[in-house]
Amino acid sequence: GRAAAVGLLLAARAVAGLEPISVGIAIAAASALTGYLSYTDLFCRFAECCLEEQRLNASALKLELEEKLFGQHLATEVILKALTGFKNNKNPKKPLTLSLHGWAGTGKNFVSQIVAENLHSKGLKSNFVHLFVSTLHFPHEQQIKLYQDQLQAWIRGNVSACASSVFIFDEMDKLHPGIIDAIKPFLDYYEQVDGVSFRKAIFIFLSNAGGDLITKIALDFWRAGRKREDIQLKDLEPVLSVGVFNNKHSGLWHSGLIDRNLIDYFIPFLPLEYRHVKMCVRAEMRARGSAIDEDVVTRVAEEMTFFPKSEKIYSDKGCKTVQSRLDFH
Ligand SMILES: Nc1ncnc2c1ncn2[C@@H]1O[C@H](COP(=O)(O)OP(=O)(O)OP(=O)(O)O)[C@@H](O)[C@H]1O
Repeated sequence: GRAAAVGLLLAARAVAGLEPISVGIAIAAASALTGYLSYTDLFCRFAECCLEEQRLNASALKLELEEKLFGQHLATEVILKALTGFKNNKNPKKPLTLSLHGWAGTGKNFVSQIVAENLHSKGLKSNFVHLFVSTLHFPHEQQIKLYQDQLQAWIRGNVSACASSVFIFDEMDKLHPGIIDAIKPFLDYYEQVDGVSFRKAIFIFLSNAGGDLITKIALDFWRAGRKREDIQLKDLEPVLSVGVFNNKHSGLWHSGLIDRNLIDYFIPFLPLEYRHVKMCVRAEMRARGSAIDEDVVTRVAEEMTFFPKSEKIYSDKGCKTVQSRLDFH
């Protein structure tokens, strides 16, 4: 009892001081003393561990997406399929690469966060999840060479420390093709690159590329009186392939990622309607612990701007400004 408590205290102090050796000793001591927790169990309770063989809880992910992600039946379906397939495969031939496309504020970052949390419980705060934002991390065109070297070293270092590392690239359409070139070798079907295998890593690319085309198709459905939920992947694929995949101005095309088949799944995000914005407002109220006031919900949703001019169906910014708007009500 007491000795174990001292051991635990020591372990906690060592972890706080970030001294790996004393953490190890203290935890080994604590686990020997307590006798019922394994070293790994205890260690991983204090320090984050990369659990490579950890299975994905597919039903939990499904539930979370269905509950929290509004109006994105296609994204939900494809993400579930991609992740369960990949995580169930003991021997993937290449890392998983997902490319998320859609209008602003439709949930691309939001989904990436959910996916990250389901793979490493600390989500974006995990040491094994890395988020890059083009304009933030790679702002200067003159520095591309430096960024390339740093990024490659960073990816290599992190994947050798944790094979199931997750890398998210936001604003992919603003990413210099040179940077995409730098990550390309990691996405390919190599057994190893410089002694490191990248086959268990996951790369997620976010972009607005194709958002206008996805919106057009959704609008065509709406105008034809068809249900949004009836839109299928095959309705979007041909249009996206012309607009994004064969668009010579798009960074994705320039980099040859597409014609080399390095992207496993293209995931479309549909523009959000008035009713989805309302759902976002309610979700935000719930998250803040306040009671749902339908008058406020309506007022916040009505403050948003909708397009196209004639029908005003889709929110310009998706659910993006909902949180800050709610502060004013
Ligand atoms: N489909 C959705 N379901 C539930 N919440 C959403 C959805 N879309 C957006 N939100 C809410 O709005 C916020 C902003 O969305 P998010 O950052 O995911 O947009 P995005 O698609 O990445 O936009 P951008 O292309 O501008 O980066 C999210 O944090 C989330 O709270």
